[in-house]
Amino acid sequence: MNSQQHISILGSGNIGLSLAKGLVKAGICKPQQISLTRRNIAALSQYAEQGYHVSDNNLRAVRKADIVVLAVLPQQLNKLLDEIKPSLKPDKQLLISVISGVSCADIRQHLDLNVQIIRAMPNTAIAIGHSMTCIATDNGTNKNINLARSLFDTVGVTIQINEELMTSATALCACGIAFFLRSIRAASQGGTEIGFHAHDALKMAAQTAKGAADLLLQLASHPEQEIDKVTSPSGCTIAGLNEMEHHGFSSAMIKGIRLSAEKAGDLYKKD
Ligand SMILES: NC(=O)C1=CN([C@@H]2O[C@H](COP(=O)(O)OP(=O)(O)OC[C@H]3O[C@@H](n4cnc5c(N)ncnc54)[C@H](O)[C@@H]3O)[C@@H](O)[C@H]2O)C=CC1
Ligand SMILES: O=C(O)[C@@H]1CCC=N1
Repeated sequence: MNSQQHISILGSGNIGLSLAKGLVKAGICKPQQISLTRRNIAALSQYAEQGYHVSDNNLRAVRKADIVVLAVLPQQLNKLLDEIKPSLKPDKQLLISVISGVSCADIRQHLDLNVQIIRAMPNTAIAIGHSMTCIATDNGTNKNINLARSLFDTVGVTIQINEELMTSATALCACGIAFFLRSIRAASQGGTEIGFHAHDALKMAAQTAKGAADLLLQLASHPEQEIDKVTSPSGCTIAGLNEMEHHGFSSAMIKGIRLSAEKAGDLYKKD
């Protein structure tokens, strides 16, 4: 993104704001190059103070944008598309949708315009530059794919996938943040039960989870390889791990991810 370009994030809630913060934190653009829209702009007053353009006027935000990010809920999308259609410039703008369960074709069909669309599925760790973002498109040019990639690369790790896999990516990576956070919370509750103050237990559980993830990412090893290094024969790790498995630990995670993926595919009710 160059210093003349403008990005408008329509629907500045959890993920829209995380994206804005991440882009500014990464130095890819200044707050002045980002417009944030939302229905209740009082909730964005601190962003206005930091130099972001804050407004409830989607049409105006779209008019000045080179990149338009759609970040409303799936059920809010059609109304938004109807509203912004008169301001869209299909030849000049790139649309990036982070909306779960809505295909590029769904958006073009509703707009009845041949806009270039990239779908992106980041997660909330984008706010601190650690997102796992999947991107997909059915008509984006290489230039636009590279542009989207370059935006999301600055705020985490990006991979391009086939569009059919976007709902699966939603479950594994976007919902996944909640799944891993709940695991860490549960570990900290266990830690408190065995003697640690709650805040110490949470810090210890979170750092342990980070270490486990980094073992896989930095050593490119397999979880079972690393687990084998922890489980001493007749030891306490295997005793705890097997007890968790008897209670369906892996099965619960797998079934939860499957259900989330199914649900992600059903989020957009076409009218
Ligand atoms: N929260 C997450 O971790 C992730 C969410 N997503 C997707 O991102 C989208 C947004 O999710 P969240 O940020 O969690 O929801 P959210 O409810 O926090 O944010 C949506 C925002 O859009 C605003 N909005 C609704 N209609 C509007 C309109 N016509 N004009 C301007 N603003 C409008 C709402 O006021 C709200 O602030 C969803 O489609 C979700 O599937 C994707 C990846 C991760
Ligand atoms: O729960 C949801 O529907 C959204 C999509 C991915 C994360 N949050």
